[in-house]
Amino acid sequence: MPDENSPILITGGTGSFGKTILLQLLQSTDRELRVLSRDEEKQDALRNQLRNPRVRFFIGDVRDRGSVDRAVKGAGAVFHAAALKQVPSCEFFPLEAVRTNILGSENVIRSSIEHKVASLVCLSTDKAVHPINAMGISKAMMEKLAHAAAREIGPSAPTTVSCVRYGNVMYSRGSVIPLFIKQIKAGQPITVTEPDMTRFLMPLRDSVALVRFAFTHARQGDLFIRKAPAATISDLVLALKDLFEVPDHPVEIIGWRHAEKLAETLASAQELSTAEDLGDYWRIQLDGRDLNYSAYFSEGDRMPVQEDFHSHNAERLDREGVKQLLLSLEEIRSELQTWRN
Ligand SMILES: O=c1ccn([C@@H]2O[C@H](COP(=O)(O)OP(=O)(O)O[C@H]3O[C@H](CO)[C@H](O)[C@H](O)[C@H]3O)[C@@H](O)[C@H]2O)c(=O)[nH]1
Repeated sequence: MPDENSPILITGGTGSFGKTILLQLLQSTDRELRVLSRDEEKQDALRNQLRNPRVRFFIGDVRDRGSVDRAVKGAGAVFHAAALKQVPSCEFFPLEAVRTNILGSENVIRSSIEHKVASLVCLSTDKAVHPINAMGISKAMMEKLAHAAAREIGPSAPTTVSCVRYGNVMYSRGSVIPLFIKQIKAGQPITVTEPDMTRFLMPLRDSVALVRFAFTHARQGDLFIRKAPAATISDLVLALKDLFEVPDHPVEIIGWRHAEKLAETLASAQELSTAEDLGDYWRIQLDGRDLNYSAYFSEGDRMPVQEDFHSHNAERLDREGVKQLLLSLEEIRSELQTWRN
């Protein structure tokens, strides 16, 4: 059975999240670190960047159980970050989201349980709450698979299965902040879908901290949510225009994309009614009841009704607040430096 010095596996380890947690873990532990991902070019780039024998690379795909097993075998912890995460692409190819985010996640969950991995943390998104797009639906199903497995193996199993859920990661690959910066730099209009749309804004460092918190504190089937502030797209644009000192840069309203929401929800009212408030985080415990609900209906309490926690009622960052948060990111500071020179 793996012990606490056993390797740590990161699925999707060459992505923005994977790389950041990998670099942190290289500093903070002596454990072997494993990366499972599909793209040999990205792995090669990371291998050359790190040149560290403590990092082992596995080419494979979470869709393929054999390749998952090879990477999981002997590991003591697994961070499951591999996913199709772009809303538009999942919308056009929903079966691909099923294959990677649902069936692939089931492979990672089952393999971790069979190989007695001590802690498995699955990364989810706010789009999994009241989902309306294929990406969110597939992530909601991943959460369901994790919960079902946790319920099945019970609290004393060698493996603890947990999930974390967070909102938009600022400056992540393919997201709107790098796009807006590219448009400013190229002198092209900033393309805004809907100025009043709100999103939770989270620096990558906070999402990594959340995963590490879950790794240390999870009980069987827990879901952890990081409380985060939100902003409108219009304030995000104004903040970027201020920072890049382009007050008159043109903005073009392009309209909503496929299957977008005006606001995102990080925690539903039902979840909040049983949540444990841990300061920066909420812990949503597994609903451990079995399929026989009769005892609950005759003996259980009525759920207190609360509001969802969504990006319209969360702490709202104004233009100045967004600016300060943007400035706290090294990537933004370096973008500004090159822009000014
Ligand atoms: O040209 C554009 C593109 C996007 N937006 C808006 O900017 C916001 C953020 O868009 P992103 O594409 O950056 O992010 P999404 O909210 O669509 O989804 C993102 O956040 C998710 C978490 O909620 C997942 O991480 C997902 O992978 C990632 O794409 C949205 O309101 C969107 O409508 C624009 O105004 N103009």
